[in-house]
Amino acid sequence: MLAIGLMSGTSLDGVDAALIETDGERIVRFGPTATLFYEDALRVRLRALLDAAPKLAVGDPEVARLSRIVADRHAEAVALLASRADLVGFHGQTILHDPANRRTWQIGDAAHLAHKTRLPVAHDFRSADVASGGEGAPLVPLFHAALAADLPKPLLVANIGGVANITFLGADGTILACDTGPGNGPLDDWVRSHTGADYDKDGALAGSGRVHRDRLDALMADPYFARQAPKSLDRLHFSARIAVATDGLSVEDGAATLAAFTATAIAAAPIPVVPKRILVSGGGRRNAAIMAALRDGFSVPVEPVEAVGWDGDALEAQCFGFLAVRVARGLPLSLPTTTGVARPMPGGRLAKPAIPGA
Ligand SMILES: Nc1ncnc2c1ncn2[C@@H]1O[C@H](COP(=O)(O)OP(=O)(O)OP(=O)(O)O)[C@@H](O)[C@H]1O
Ligand SMILES: CC(=O)N[C@H]1[C@@H]2OC[C@@H](O2)[C@@H](O)[C@@H]1O[C@H](C)C(=O)O
Repeated sequence: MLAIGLMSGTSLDGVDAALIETDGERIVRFGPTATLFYEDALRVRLRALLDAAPKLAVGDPEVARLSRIVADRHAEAVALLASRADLVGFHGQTILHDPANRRTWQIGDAAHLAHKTRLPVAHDFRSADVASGGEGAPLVPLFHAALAADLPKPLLVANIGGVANITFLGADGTILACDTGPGNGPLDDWVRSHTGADYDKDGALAGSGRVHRDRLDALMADPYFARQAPKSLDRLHFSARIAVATDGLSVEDGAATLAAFTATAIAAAPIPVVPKRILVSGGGRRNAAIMAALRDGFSVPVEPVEAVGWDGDALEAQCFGFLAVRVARGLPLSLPTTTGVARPMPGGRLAKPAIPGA
C-alpha cells in the first residue's frame, strides 16, 4: 500500500509528512517528504493546551477548535506531498501522556482530515495499548526493526525530539525500547525564555557554556531513571526539577547543562549489551553539544541516521505511514518489550471519508 504518514511531535514545531510504500512488515520504498511549520500563534495556543491538559475536559471548546485547525494543517501537509496514496496515518498532537492513570491524549480531528484528503485516516494509535496497561509509547520500535532488517546487530537507535527515546535491536531479534528522558524540549523552553529564539541552533549556546555537574546530578536523581524499561514520559515530566536545577545559571551554562542532561539520560538507558553503533534521528542530531556529550557517554560510534541512508527528519512521519498500514491489517503496533503491554497489541482506528451523495 501507499501510505502518507504524518507526525507532529512534542516540540510543537509543525507537521512532518512522508510517503511510504509498505505492507506494514517490509518497506518497499520511500517517497517524497515535506514539513509544514506551525505559525507562531498556533504554537502558542497548542503550548497553552499542553500546559493546561491535566485539568481539561474532553469536550473543552478550545480542544475542539484546535483539533480542527490541527487537522487543517495536516491536510495542507498532505497536499504538499502531491502524491497518490491509499491511506493516511495521522498521529495527532500529544497534549498529555499519563499511562499510569491510563490516559494518553492526541488531539486532531481525523474525520475532518479524511473528509479533506478523501482518504481513510488511521489515527488514535496509542489508546488501545494504554487501555491494556501498556505505556502507549514509544511506537517507533517495530518500524526501526523493519528499517534495520539488514543492518548488523546489536544496534541502538536514539530519537532526540522534544522527548528522547531509544530502540535496542539485539542480534537474536530482541526489540527493547523506552523513552530515555528529555530531548530538546527543556532546552527549547530555556532558550526561548532567555533569548526569544526557538531553539539552540547547532547547539552553539550549549557549546559555549559549562556543564554544572551538581545540577546534572540533581536532574539525574529523578525517580524515572531508576524505573525498569519499558517506560515513557510526558513532555512536561521534568519541568519542576529543571526549574530548580537551572535557577541562577547563565543562559550558556543552563543550555550546556540541559544538553548534557539529554545525553546523560540516553547513556543511562537500560540496555542489555553494548551495541555496535548508535544511530541518532530527530532534531537533536543537529545539536553539536548533545552529539559530543553522547560520544563521551558511549564507547562506540554515534552517528546521525543518514550514515545508513535513513532520513532523520522524516523517520517518525514514515513510521506513522508504516503503522497506518498495520492498523488497516490489524497487526500489532507494540510488544511487551516495547511498551510493557501484556501481549503484542493491535490498535488505532480508521476514519473513512464520507461517500459523496451517500
Ligand atoms: N539545527 C539545529 N540545531 C539544534 N537543534 C535543532 C536544530 N534543528 C532542530 N533542532 C531541534 O530539534 C527540535 C525538533 O525535533 P523533532 O522534529 O525531531 O521533534 P519532534 O518530532 O517534535 O518531537 P518528538 O520526537 O518528541 O515527538 C527543535 O525543537 C530543536 O530543538
Ligand atoms: C506520547 C507521545 O506522543 N510520545 C512521543 C514523544 O516523542 C518522542 C517520545 O515521546 C516517544 O515516546 C513518542 O513518539 C514517538 C514517535 C514514538 O511513539 O515512538
